Amino acid sequence: MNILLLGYGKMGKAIEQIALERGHQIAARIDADNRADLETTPSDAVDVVIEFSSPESATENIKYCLQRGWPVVCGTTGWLSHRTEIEKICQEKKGAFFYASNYSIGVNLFFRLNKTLARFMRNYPSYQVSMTEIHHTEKRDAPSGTAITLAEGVLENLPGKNRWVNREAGSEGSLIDSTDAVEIESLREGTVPGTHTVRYDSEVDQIEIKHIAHSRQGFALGAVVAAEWIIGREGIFGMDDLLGSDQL
Ligand SMILES: NC(=O)C1=CN([C@@H]2O[C@H](COP(=O)(O)OP(=O)(O)OC[C@H]3O[C@@H](n4cnc5c(N)ncnc54)[C@H](OP(=O)(O)O)[C@@H]3O)[C@@H](O)[C@H]2O)C=CC1
Ligand SMILES: O=C(O)C1=N[C@H](C(=O)O)C[C@H](O)C1
Repeated sequence: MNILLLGYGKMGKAIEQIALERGHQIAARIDADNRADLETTPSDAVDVVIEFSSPESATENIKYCLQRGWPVVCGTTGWLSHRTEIEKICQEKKGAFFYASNYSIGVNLFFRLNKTLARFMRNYPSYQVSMTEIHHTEKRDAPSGTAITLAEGVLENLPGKNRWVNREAGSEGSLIDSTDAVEIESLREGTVPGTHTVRYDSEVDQIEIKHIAHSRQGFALGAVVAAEWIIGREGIFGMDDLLGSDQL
């Protein structure tokens, strides 16, 4: 298939490598400095767009591609306040849109484990849930999209938790002023690809689950597989559609 890479940074390059290994072609590599080339890219030269750009640019990029009739696989985080708008355009255009805050199989297993653990902890109110995400220092958004998905998994499954709050690196103490919040601590360190921890603390002990990405390979492979999968489909999709709930 012919893939248009929209955003050609760390992820765009990792995706290119895996796409080529799997026998695909790159129709165009679009970055901030050649964004105008999108306009001159022929519609039929592109089978699918893989969008990993920035929180500020993703919404306009996705809109543009859906208007052109291109299926879009998006991994950019930090733009989801515009999600309803994007879904409306996708429906109007009878297009195809795939979003995941994290494309790695391991993290999607971890999402499932997180929900199960939250359900299990319903009966143990002496434990206070919190999360930490660690990423490289170039990351622009906080908390990470993955941490938000994890927090949503807890909110859906642990009665009494109604919202999440973020504590960015450098801020002191806890932000939690009531027990209805899940605190997410965001740390930025070196070149860390992505580490997520969910913990339940009591007076006497701690239960912790952790996912550590060793590289960007898992994210990139998942995005290419999603791009292969979305071709010929119409609608709005996520990792559960791709993996099938039984396979997780
Ligand atoms: N869902 C998932 O599994 C994963 C999601 N991500 C997310 O993907 C996004 C990208 O991550 P990453 O590759 O590490 O970031 P990088 O900063 O390395 O790359 C982003 C690229 O997008 C380019 N860009 C900026 N504005 C535009 C625009 N208007 N049109 C096209 N390209 C543009 C940047 O260009 P320039 O440098 O010139 O500004 C840059 O090359 C982030 O939101 C990150 O959180 C990351 C890993 C996994
Ligand atoms: O910016 C990153 O690097 C990553 N972003 C995603 C997120 O915000 O969750 C996924 C992964 O953790 C890497």
